[in-house]
Amino acid sequence: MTLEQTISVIRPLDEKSMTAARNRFANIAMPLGGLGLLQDAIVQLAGILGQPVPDISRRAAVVFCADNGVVAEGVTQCGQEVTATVAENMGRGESTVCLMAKQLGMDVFPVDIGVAQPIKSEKVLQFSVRRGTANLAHEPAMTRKEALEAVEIGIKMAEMCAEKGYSVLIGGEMGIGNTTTSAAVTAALTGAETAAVTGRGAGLSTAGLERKIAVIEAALALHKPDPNDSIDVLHKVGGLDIAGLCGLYLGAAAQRIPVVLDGVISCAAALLAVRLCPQSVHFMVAAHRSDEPASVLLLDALGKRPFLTAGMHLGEGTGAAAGVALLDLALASYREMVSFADIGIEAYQPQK
Ligand SMILES: Cc1cc2ncn([C@H]3O[C@H](COP(=O)(O)O)[C@@H](O)[C@H]3O)c2cc1C
Ligand SMILES: O=C(O)c1cccnc1
Repeated sequence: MTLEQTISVIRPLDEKSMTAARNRFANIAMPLGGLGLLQDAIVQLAGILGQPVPDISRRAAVVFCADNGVVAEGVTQCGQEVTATVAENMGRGESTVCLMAKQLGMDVFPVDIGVAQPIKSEKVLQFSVRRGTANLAHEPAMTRKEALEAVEIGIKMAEMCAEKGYSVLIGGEMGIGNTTTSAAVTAALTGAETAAVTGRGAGLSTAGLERKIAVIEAALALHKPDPNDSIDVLHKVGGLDIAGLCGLYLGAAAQRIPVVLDGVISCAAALLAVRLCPQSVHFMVAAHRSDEPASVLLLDALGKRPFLTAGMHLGEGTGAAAGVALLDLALASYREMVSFADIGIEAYQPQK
């Protein structure tokens, strides 16, 4: 489906299944609301999947790999050739998220949506829009048409996952320089000060961080992205990986598949998606709060409270994978716990 068609088919969550899930929680033998935010997430999953006891056993990670021309400005600790190396590593199932996914019985689909170098791995899906973006310090990162194309590749990935029968998705990314593009997107969408949303990414020096902030500030002043137009923001100061994630989230909402959010790159993409289609926010489960400074602001803008704050700042979908592991634990108890009636106790009411 096109972006427009995708947005037009996104519907609200199933209230009946959510009410059934809340009632079930009220009757199982545990302290009221004892599973906290995990309990809220289970109710949300019930509403998305239309199942009072949601089944998220069929899971996949879609990891968008792309390069960013802005790396030429010295805003990263390592060179852009690392993107291709890690993407190929992902094809072999050996990157961090792949190893976590193995534990979770989760399939991983790495996607080349715009890596600068040709990828030497048949396991990496080939959907390259262009071989890396332009340097946003001097010109728009990509054309509006390319941004739209990348969003629609993300939508296509969600459709592919729906056809394969997955019941939960995580989005991930690999792209040196993408904490720069994410910070730029965050500042553009929220109006926040650049310095407040820019961090060290994969390990930038203090001098490098100052340079990164200056580069983003100058790019925002040069391009003046329109905060009310996600595609304008994406093509001027975003990246192909962010565009793919944005499409994946919208596509998943259209297919009624829950998506578990990852760190700042993922959350920036999620905010772009929500600005395009406010209903899509209900299909997003916030898993963790990344240590990158933009994280708090993005989660607030999404109206989400993540259930995991572990100081992670890795990307690839790793925070989301950790979130799925916690959801598995919570779901195991929700599914199998005895009720108050089973053990002869009256269900209690909240204390006034
Ligand atoms: C070996 C390696 C593996 C990674 N896996 C994820 N990232 C993470 O770090 C990058 C973002 O940080 P920055 O904006 O500073 O480049 C992204 O590729 C992200 O996925 C990695 C980074 C490196 C170096
Ligand atoms: O928050 C993230 O996803 C993140 C942070 C640092 C580096 N890569 C990713």
